Amino acid sequence: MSESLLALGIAELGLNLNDTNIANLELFLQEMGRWNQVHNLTAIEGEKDSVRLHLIDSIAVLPILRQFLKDQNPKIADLGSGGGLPAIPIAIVEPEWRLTLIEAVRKKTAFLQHVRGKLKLKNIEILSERVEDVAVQQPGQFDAVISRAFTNLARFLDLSLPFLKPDGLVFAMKGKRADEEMQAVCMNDWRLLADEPLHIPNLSVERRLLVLSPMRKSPLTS
Ligand SMILES: C[S@@+](CC[C@H](N)C(=O)[O-])C[C@H]1O[C@@H](n2cnc3c(N)ncnc32)[C@H](O)[C@@H]1O
Repeated sequence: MSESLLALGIAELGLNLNDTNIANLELFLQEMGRWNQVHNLTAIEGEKDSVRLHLIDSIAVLPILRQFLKDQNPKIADLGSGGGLPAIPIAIVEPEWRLTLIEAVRKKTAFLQHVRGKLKLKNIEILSERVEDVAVQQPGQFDAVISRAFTNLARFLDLSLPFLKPDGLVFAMKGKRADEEMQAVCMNDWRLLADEPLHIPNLSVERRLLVLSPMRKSPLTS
């Protein structure tokens, strides 16, 4: 069931995944399901919904990330990773990319460490800390910052800025409230490079990926 759904979603997204990618995505889902029963990692129950909403949602951003990230091995921070979305699926499909997962809740980072070991993911770093604290420790080191269901757009942009290299980008995974949230962003400070609709196979919920770059440099790197 899960395999065919996953294959269906992937085929429609036009991503070229190999057998190892698919096996690891399946394994990640399985582990998430197992831990969810005990620790309530995510709010969404049921295999069908988790395939669609969590995993496919997370890899649907890949074609746009590939288009905008020029570095062969970009360093990307995922703020408020929770159970590893979108960072783990991205790290599985793009083993040359370096993902830093920042999550304050320890039971969630314990799960992420478990997944890292189980899937032998060498390209992820897991920080069990608050985003605000990591920003001070690692300023200006990331090609991109991404998040899913983390916070509102204006706050996400404020929190992302210190992480970015001078030409760094922010990728905000948003739903239908994106327009409302955009109103609260000072567009003197940010340039909207793209606002891409994401088609999630078999799911009618609106999803969008906003790509933004800062007009000013981070106060921590200037
Ligand atoms: C709604 S969950 C989303 C998780 C995941 N990105 C997803 O899409 O399933 C938001 C996560 O952000 C974490 N979080 C919120 N504020 C944070 C902060 N200041 N620093 C680190 N993590 C934070 C929470 O603990 C929670 O796991």
